[in-house]
Amino acid sequence: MDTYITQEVTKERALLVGISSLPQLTRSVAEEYLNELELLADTAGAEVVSRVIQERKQKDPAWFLGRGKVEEMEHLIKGGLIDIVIFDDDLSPVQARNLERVFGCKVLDRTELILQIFATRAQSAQAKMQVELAQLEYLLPRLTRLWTHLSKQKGGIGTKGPGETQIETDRRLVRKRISFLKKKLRDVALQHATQTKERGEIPRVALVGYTNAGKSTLMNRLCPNTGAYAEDRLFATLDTKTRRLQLKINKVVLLSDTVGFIRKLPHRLVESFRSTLDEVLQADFLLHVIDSSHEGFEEQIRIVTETLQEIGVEHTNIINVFNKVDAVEDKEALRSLRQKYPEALFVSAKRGINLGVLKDAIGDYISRDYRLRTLRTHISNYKLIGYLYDHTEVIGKKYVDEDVILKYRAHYRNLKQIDARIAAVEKESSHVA
Ligand SMILES: Nc1nc2c(ncn2[C@@H]2O[C@H](COP(=O)(O)OP(=O)(O)OP(=O)(O)O)[C@@H](O)[C@H]2O)c(=O)[nH]1
Ligand SMILES: [Mg+2]
Repeated sequence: MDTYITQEVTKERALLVGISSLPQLTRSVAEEYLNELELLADTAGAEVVSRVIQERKQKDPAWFLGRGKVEEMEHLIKGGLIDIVIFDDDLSPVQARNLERVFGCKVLDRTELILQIFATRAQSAQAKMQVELAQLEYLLPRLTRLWTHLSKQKGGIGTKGPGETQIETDRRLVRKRISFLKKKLRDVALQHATQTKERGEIPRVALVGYTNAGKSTLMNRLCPNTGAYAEDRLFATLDTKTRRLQLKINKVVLLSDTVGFIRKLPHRLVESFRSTLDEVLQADFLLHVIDSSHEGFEEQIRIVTETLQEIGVEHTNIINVFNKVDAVEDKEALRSLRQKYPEALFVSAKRGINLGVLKDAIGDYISRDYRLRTLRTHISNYKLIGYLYDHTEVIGKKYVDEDVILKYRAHYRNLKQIDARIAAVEKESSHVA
């Protein structure tokens, strides 16, 4: 009985808030989004006790919701039932500050919640730095809001008043830390690039997909002894794990498990996880793992595709793997799915269904003479870009911020040499920078 009570007390009670806006964002879609937000809240350790969905065409610049709704919620919160309010959409710094003041409790938006989950789940030094960077960049424009809390607590003790000067100092410190982390992460990425290049000719395959699709389970099945962490939670995996996968005698690939994607994955987070996701860019091809038992799987496919585009990966070298077929009850739906995606594979990682077929498909892919690769580099890295144009067949080019992403084709026999040259040029240019 006692333990029961303790648990009740320690879990924060959360109220979830979403908006529906016709015609596209129907109430049932908004409900589905809140289901996912509830999973996120649960992963973060909160207990969802209530939900609010308001129909609204426009977001109020000061309150996000309508003033009447805010007052209604205020009563609910002040009734003592709610410790934290979580919005499915991003709040502006002003909206968050206003709502916190009225509600008198913590107010988070989806981005903050995801950042918090990442922060508690990060294991490696690299993942920790990546999350901290994303958090600080999120925090920077919101420092005033944080400061309101601090000044209340401190009650004006000390010589420096809680005015603009203190905020300026904080901003400077945060900026300094941001550039420190960026530099550190660049160093790690470089080291990592050199290491992966040394793996030479072995083809690389990366598992990508929506969070909870079953990537780690598949990895564990294909490469026993991996010990990849699989769980019915969102973002179980944050660090890339790479293992050798023996297909047949003389046929080996390196298989990597990666962080899952989600709807509205904060852009900053994608950016700062770039070095982890490098594994995805470096891969010869990708296995896109899809949870075919999830009702929103089509949207999940779209979101993964968009996120991949954001980090610079194109479609052509992707094999769709529909997982969890054991959990699909509607066999007719499964049949039409096979028709719609004739190239895709249908497996169950958990029950070990069709994994032989999957391995054969990987084998077929790597037997092709040419490999598709992607490389991301700074636009000023002329030497590297020129090298790729001279020695490989560049078939795609895209600009993202100050980087260029080149997609190229090369004979597999030349890959070792190309990789070594890329590593050497990258090393040279980083010394200059
Ligand atoms: N029924 C069924 N469940 C599966 C299958 N594959 C994985 N699962 C379950 O789905 C849940 C998520 O699996 P994970 O392997 O952690 O998923 P993930 O894609 O690595 O998730 P993240 O690391 O969070 O991105 C776990 O509870 C698995 O047991 C499958 O083929 N069938
Ligand atoms: Mg995982």
